[in-house]
Amino acid sequence: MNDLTLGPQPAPPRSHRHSAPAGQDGLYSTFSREEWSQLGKDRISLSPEELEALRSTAEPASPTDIEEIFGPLCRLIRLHVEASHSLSARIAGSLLRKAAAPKPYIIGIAGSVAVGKSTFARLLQALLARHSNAWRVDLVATDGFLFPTATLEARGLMKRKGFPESYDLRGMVRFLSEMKAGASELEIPVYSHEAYDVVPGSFQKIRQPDILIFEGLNVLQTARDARSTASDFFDFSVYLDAEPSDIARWYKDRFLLLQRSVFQRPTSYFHHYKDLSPKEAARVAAEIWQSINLPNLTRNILPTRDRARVILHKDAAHRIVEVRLRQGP
Ligand SMILES: Nc1ncnc2c1ncn2[C@@H]1O[C@H](COP(=O)(O)OP(=O)(O)O)[C@@H](O)[C@H]1O
Ligand SMILES: CC(C)(COP(=O)(O)O)[C@@H](O)C(=O)NCCC(=O)O
Repeated sequence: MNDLTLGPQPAPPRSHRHSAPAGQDGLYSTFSREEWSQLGKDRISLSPEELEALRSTAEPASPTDIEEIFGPLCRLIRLHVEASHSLSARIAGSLLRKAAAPKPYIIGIAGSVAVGKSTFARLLQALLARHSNAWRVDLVATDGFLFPTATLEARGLMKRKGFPESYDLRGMVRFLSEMKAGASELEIPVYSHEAYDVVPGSFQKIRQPDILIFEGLNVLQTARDARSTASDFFDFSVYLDAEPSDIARWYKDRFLLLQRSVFQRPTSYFHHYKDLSPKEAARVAAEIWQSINLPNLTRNILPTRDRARVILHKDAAHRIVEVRLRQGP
């Protein structure tokens, strides 16, 4: 198997697949890691120096993931970007008879809290920028669109952080629509995990990148009453998937690490946890996971999985072991 345009193949049943609508699996081609790594001719081979440089951006992703998973994925994305540019240029030239306006190609990255979205998105950003004709690739996380803590508290939403109602969805869609309309510069709010809040007066500036990676729990969600939704503006999307029990463990491990480091600072929202024993910290992490992040995954995030163009499934050690690719233009 060495062609990214393979026709649809029915996927075998899998225990971790959650109630996909009947026939939906027929839209996807399923590749084992081994099969996926053989696709295309663009295996990314990095020198030790290049690996070291990437490590600071995308620690703790493994070099074999870069070569075997990101090689074919970046090639697939490049094919899509080039086709999109060429279509826009042809429509502009031969139909509208004016030059095509620059518009970013937008890639959505979805998945649970702690599944590894930020790590994955940083690595994809670095690899696309490095391997793709010097394209400028920007990365935006949706946490900047969370309502400030004062608003969440006033609305009784502090225990529903990450749920759809905790985000300024209108602001998020407005940003994406203005990006796609070719805005030359946009500013979006910045979120601090340390302060557990949006930072007043701090903004990320986005200046017409060639590719915009838009990463967050909610990027594939649809809202019942909204005229448009984030994914209306996506050209490509990826869902990072793993067993909920594995993600719970990654959440706990990250919490324990933060408890020993960031929570020790008086500026941390969780500073009151600074003296917890590892056992107590693990109990707090499990409580937050069970009461907030797991219900959010089950109710709001997992149901969006089959809207993604590519679904990447990780094993218990963060290794991507299966790739599902949705067919179609
Ligand atoms: N490829 C990977 N290999 C090993 N650990 C990883 C990998 N990707 C993420 N992690 C770890 O898993 C945890 C969650 O990752 P993160 O990117 O912060 O997730 P998210 O943005 O989805 O909340 C972090 O502790 C991170 O270091
Ligand atoms: C800010 C978040 C909603 C976003 O998560 P991320 O995009 O980093 O996966 C999440 O980190 C969060 O704060 N969840 C609420 C419960 C908790 O403290 O984990």
